[in-house]
Amino acid sequence: MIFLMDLQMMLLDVLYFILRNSLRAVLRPRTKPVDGELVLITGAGGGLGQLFAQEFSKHGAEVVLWDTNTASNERTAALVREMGGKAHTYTVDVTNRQEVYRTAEMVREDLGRDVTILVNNAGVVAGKRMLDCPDELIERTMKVNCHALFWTVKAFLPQMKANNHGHIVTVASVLGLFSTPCVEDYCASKFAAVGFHESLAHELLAEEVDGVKTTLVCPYIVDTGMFKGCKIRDEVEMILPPLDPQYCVEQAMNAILIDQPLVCIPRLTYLPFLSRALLPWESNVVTYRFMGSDKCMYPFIDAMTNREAPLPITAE
Ligand SMILES: NC(=O)C1=CN([C@@H]2O[C@H](COP(=O)(O)OP(=O)(O)OC[C@H]3O[C@@H](n4cnc5c(N)ncnc54)[C@H](OP(=O)(O)O)[C@@H]3O)[C@@H](O)[C@H]2O)C=CC1
Ligand SMILES: CC1=C(/C=C/C(C)=C/C=C/C(C)=C/C=O)C(C)(C)CCC1
Repeated sequence: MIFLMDLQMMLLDVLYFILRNSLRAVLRPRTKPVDGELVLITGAGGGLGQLFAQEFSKHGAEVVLWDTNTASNERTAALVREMGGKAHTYTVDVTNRQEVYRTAEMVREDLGRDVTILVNNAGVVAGKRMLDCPDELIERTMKVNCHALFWTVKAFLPQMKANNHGHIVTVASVLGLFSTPCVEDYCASKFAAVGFHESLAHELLAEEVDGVKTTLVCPYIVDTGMFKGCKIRDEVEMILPPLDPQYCVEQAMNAILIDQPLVCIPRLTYLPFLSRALLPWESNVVTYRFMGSDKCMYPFIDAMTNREAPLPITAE
């Protein structure tokens, strides 16, 4: 009897959330205020990180900027300060867990308060065919895009849980939901990031920590230069062009401010995500071939190969 009542309740809840989320796609739900929040952004010197810092600052939040690249991190801080915002910079390699824990403690001491929103945005890609790629570059992608999520969340989640207030944002990728050829390191790390994020979100819900929210951000190609050269078939690219970084961050911010658990940007990319799950493997293969995504990374890899200096490899 109890089982049947639970089943009925669960089915009603399922219907309720389908309806609510369909309505949300049309009507704009109320956004939460983030003024006064302390937002930590990793990879804050990069294309999306810099825009996240500016957007959060526009909404009245104080930002803590982490990046390995001191110069670009300082540029982001200068932009935030020019807008009248408050920014604090730290040079941190997020793959180094001792450095992450140490700097997290330093942030707490320097600012005298806890980080309330964590945006895990730092990311890298090897940009080489797997068989030509030095093992260290593959490891680096896994460490930055996946392992670092554990270290930063372990550093900041305990206070969020203790205060029952916070938000964990993971900037993954559509390549964490479906894949393209020739970026095995990146896809593996982003699929792992999606798995990490979802498991964490379920854990918080199972423990009824309802004040700590989670948002998984999965963008398609963004024009920041990270995937410069990546190209699908012209006719398809007309309906699915690379995203403007500002548009991408605005969409991600909308999702964060309404506590949306997952956002794919643009919405059209929910389709390949669904087709991967629903269609036979071979059907997806012919679709990819038709749309030019089977070879979309070739020009990107050629461009990366022609770049002069290899990216630095950090050892822990
Ligand atoms: N651009 C795209 O097409 C897409 C990007 N994404 C994801 O969005 C996020 C941001 O990407 P985007 O802004 O384009 O990339 P960028 O390369 O412009 O920015 C990434 C930033 O992260 C920093 N970083 C790299 N490694 C570390 C590290 N170990 N510790 C701290 N900081 C580090 C980089 O520093 P440095 O300058 O020294 O390398 C850089 O400033 C990434 O997670 C990416 O995977 C998702 C979908 C599409
Ligand atoms: C696979 C696939 C596509 C191409 C996707 C591409 C090219 C994604 C690139 C994403 C990047 C570079 C993300 C970075 O994080 C289409 C044409 C959408 C539809 C068919 C399936």
